Amino acid sequence: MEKEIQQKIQLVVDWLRQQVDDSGTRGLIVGISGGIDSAVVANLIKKAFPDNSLGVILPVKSSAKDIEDGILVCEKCGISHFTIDLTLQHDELIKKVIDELKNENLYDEKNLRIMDANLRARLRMSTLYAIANNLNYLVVGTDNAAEIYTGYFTKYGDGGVDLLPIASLKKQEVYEWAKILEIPQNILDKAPSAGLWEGQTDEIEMGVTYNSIDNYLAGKPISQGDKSVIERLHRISQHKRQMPSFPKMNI
Ligand SMILES: Nc1ncnc2c1ncn2[C@@H]1O[C@H](COP(=O)(O)OP(=O)(O)OC[C@H]2O[C@@H]([n+]3cccc(C(=O)O)c3)[C@H](O)[C@@H]2O)[C@@H](O)[C@H]1O
Ligand SMILES: Nc1ncnc2c1ncn2[C@@H]1O[C@H](COP(=O)(O)OP(=O)(O)OP(=O)(O)O)[C@@H](O)[C@H]1O
Ligand SMILES: [Mg+2]
Repeated sequence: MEKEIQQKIQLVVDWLRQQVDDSGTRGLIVGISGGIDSAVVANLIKKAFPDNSLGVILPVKSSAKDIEDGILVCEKCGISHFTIDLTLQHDELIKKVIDELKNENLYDEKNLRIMDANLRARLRMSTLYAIANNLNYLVVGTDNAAEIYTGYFTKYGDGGVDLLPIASLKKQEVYEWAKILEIPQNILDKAPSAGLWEGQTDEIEMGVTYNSIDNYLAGKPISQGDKSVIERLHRISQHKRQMPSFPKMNI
């Protein structure tokens, strides 16, 4: 099992090198949250490009623990890293948007939380691309198979990336790779969270466990209730997995 995973890791590392070569870029960048998905990706890009890989910690009102864990992940695998705190920029932009919507009598308070959350993810994406443009790097995403299938990501936020090296891995496989990559145990022990609001966890928000999604993706039996939840999430997020629609015209 361990040997098999090592071989798969090597395949992905080679694939990353090939993608950079083919694109005429010089290296790879990833956002580091202190969670397991970005920890695995940080290790993969560091293996692919020991001198041309970068982890960026981008707090937006993030907990001190998550920031500390992000730094720990980077130090453990030796990847170059720095922190850019986006809290002020996020708060200023959201205030401007809310003020203007209020001025126009358009503001809907009940959508504040999701608007605030997705703006965090999109500010991170913009920041990573600004750095990538400057360094001539590709932006690497961290979405796994369960997140992609259910659409559990922000469109053009954490979903706005150039490469998805762990997109074929079920969440359980992400844990298996993390162990082989010797990612610190406390990162493995944390409940998966987008960290977009206080107390948020992926499984509570999705209404289904990663275990169930993994089983569904593997074609194993799961409860009818879980199946309905997963299929609904997949259906309503179809637009996130494709290019924007456009009218077909002969011009
Ligand atoms: N049918 C359709 N065709 C084309 N576009 C459609 C559409 N329906 C909505 N849209 C567009 O998509 C937007 C909604 O999508 P989006 O903006 O992504 O927003 P939405 O899917 O509502 O929210 C993102 C979800 O991903 C979660 N998330 C985000 C970031 C990271 C993580 C994590 O695991 O770390 C999780 C977050 O907690 C939340 O549950 C709409 O505002 C609209 O612009
Ligand atoms: N504070 C942050 N700084 C930099 N990047 C972030 C931050 N928060 C989220 N991201 C980026 O968004 C991605 C999506 O977050 P997600 O929560 O799905 O992954 P994770 O935190 O790495 O893993 P998990 O939460 O499942 O343990 C992260 O992997 C990371 O690349
Ligand atoms: Mg997370």
